[in-house]
Amino acid sequence: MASNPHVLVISFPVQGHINPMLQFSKRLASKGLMVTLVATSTISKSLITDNGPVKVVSISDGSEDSPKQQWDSSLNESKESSDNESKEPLDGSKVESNEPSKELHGSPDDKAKDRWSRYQPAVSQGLIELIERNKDSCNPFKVLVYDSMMPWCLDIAHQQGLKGASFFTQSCVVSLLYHHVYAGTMQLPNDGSIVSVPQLSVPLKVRDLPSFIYNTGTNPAIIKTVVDQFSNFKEADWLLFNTFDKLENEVVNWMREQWSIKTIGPAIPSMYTDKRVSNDKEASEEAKLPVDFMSKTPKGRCLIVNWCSQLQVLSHEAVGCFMSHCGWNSTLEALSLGVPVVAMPQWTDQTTNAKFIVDVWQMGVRVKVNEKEVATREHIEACLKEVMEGEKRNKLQINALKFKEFAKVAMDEGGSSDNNISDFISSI
Ligand SMILES: O=c1ccn([C@@H]2O[C@H](COP(=O)(O)OP(=O)(O)O[C@H]3O[C@H](CO)[C@@H](O)[C@H](O)[C@H]3O)[C@@H](O)[C@H]2O)c(=O)[nH]1
Repeated sequence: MASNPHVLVISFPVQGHINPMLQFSKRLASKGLMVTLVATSTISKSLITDNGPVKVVSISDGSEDSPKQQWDSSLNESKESSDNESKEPLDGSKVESNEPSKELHGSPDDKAKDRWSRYQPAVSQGLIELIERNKDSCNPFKVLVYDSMMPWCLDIAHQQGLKGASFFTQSCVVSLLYHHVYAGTMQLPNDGSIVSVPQLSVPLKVRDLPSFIYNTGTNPAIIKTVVDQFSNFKEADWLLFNTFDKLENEVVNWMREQWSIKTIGPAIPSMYTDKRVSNDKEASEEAKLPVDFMSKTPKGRCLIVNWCSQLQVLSHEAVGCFMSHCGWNSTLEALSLGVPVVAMPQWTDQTTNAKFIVDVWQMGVRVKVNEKEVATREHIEACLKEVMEGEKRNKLQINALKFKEFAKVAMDEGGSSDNNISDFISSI
């Protein structure tokens, strides 16, 4: 009897990518597939070992001599420098800035570049060895599901005789915008007015775009990574997006006419949506806070924990709103659990996610920043009051609950994402 197809999954080594790819792996396993998740050495120690039917194998990423969590710290350093950098949009137009330009010494981007230059060869070699070793097993890998930010994995898959599925961990809207940058079809207005994106009816200002598009400054390595997602995407056998149809209908429909995309989300543990995957409760991360954050925070007025399951907190009935940086997973989690958001985006796709939370899905408010781009305590307080006590609260709550229902239906039997996952499996 033929055994169930064996799928190999590899994610970019940061939490916001690992979580959805692990959840997708569990979903595939619940539908009978054999799934192996690759944990590269930087992240393998922080990944919980019991992932149910998903087998986790570790390969080297060339970081063994470097401190743990190098990717996260590298990205954080790059974020800090990006907060201070000069603004020069990818298309060559100008965006005005009030900030003085800073001369940067030993740019964090160099560190990211250096780490990335070691990462790719080491992971490529490890991946090839893993696939080759597995060829002699009773159930060799048939498909490599790889993070869209590592498009070079597709060449490895095809050279090794596997099919390749590119997994996008960000929204379809954000991916569409990066695709425009890749294809050279995005013009940024010089005066900060509306950006023309024919596929979107919602008007986007320059600052609603992912920050990497209008704020290129010192992160060329990271910017190259997000834009290069599209370097070979048409050669992938599948394009999987962690979103669901009703959330991004307009852009999903447009993309579907151009490319063979499959929406498979929200990729969060089943117990928070359709409850059909057993023992699927936990995702994991060590939260990081500034060193003096605890001592500066008044006692008895809040609870600070090193780490908690964000999903467990969000699903608690006492939670009235979620103040979030608007990472795509956090956005999907808030939507899927029906919790209104106080959006405080920092960089990357978070700015666009915040725009959609506030103006399209209308289930949150956004903290204003002052002329120095700082969110003040007064603005934060005003937003919290607006969501918790204001006239808007009912409307935000109703919209949030509407998307909670949509997310559940999408993942439940016969829902759009569930059907797409089944189609993916049957086409392997
Ligand atoms: O104490 C914690 C902290 C985090 N989480 C989880 O960790 C994940 C965080 O993901 P996300 O909200 O997407 O944030 P980032 O980790 O910052 O994600 C990165 O990757 C995302 C996907 O590409 C992008 O959307 C973000 O902008 C980028 O910062 C979520 O599943 C959270 O539930 C916890 O469970 N507990």
